[in-house]
Amino acid sequence: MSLKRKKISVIGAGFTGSTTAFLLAQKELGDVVLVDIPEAENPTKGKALDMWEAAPIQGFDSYVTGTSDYKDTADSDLVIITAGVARKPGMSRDDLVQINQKVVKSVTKEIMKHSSNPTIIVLTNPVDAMTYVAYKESGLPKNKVLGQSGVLDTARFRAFVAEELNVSVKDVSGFVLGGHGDTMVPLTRYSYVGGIPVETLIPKDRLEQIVQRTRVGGGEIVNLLGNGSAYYAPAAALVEMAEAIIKDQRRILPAVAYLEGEYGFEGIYLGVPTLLGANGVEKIFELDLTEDEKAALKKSAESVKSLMSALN
Ligand SMILES: NC(=O)C1=CN([C@@H]2O[C@H](COP(=O)(O)OP(=O)(O)OC[C@H]3O[C@@H](n4cnc5c(N)ncnc54)[C@H](O)[C@@H]3O)[C@@H](O)[C@H]2O)C=CC1
Ligand SMILES: CC(=O)C(=O)O
Repeated sequence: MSLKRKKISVIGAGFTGSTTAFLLAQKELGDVVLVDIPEAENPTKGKALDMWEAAPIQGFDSYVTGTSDYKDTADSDLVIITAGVARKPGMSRDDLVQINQKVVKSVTKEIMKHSSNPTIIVLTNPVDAMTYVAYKESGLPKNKVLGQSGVLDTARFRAFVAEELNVSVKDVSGFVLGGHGDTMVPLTRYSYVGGIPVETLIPKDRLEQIVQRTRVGGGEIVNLLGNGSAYYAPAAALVEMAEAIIKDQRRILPAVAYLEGEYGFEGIYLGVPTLLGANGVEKIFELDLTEDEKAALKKSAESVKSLMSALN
């Protein structure tokens, strides 16, 4: 019996989009369609062909194609939106809202003309507000539209903790809540190293420095690169979420999800712990928070709300 292969469309063939497409193909999560604007059609086709030519060497059977025609995305199971502008030094994610909302709206409209029930994962920044734009434009149920921030932010925290303690990253777990901005809320109280609370392993002031580095982790890379923003870790984060959904893994991962009362917020997208499976966001977990954590999350939600109020 042969199973139908999944189809994954990646919109935006820039740094994050093309890296994501290659990782998806390497993991054989489905056939991958890489999409960019008509002016970039040849480079998009070229990148896709280059990836496909790696298939015999890497031994993957996922087919990768490049296009600017949304007809080629027809019947996608999963769509990943990376299209838009990335941060330059001195720019905040929030500066991107005006430019990127037009992009996300238009690509979502095109996607929905050709796929009736895809799951959409948004990466484009400011991701909390852009996920809301995709949700509204798509008309899909809230569980089918989500955004990526927490897997990346948590990975950064985990990497810094592993480095600090000189232990394997595999043994470090964590949770970053809130918006994908400098107000994000890394929850050290829910972070463990091999089951041992991280707060008992790293002195408070040092842990606070790690938390702060996590909060500005995106900016650290922007400053080092000089002409763009992070893409290897963001692509890896997208692929972890995609795998959870495509394979119905029922992973518990942070995602930008639509809140209707959870954590006391109504009608906004925010980073929270979720259960990711075949139906997208299958559940939102509400953690017990201290008063300080609640206040930090509220501040983060306020910053997302102020971005949302800038949407047309
Ligand atoms: N949420 C997160 O954790 C992260 C978010 N990002 C965001 O993802 C976005 C993409 O970042 P990069 O890939 O580094 O940027 P990039 O500039 O390398 O790629 C963006 C691509 O989008 C394409 N594009 C623009 N308008 C389009 C349209 N209407 N239709 C199709 N394609 C279109 C561009 O031609 C370009 O190829 C940025 O907004 C960035 O801030 C990036 C990393 C992490
Ligand atoms: C680009 C971005 O949002 C990040 O690296 O966190």
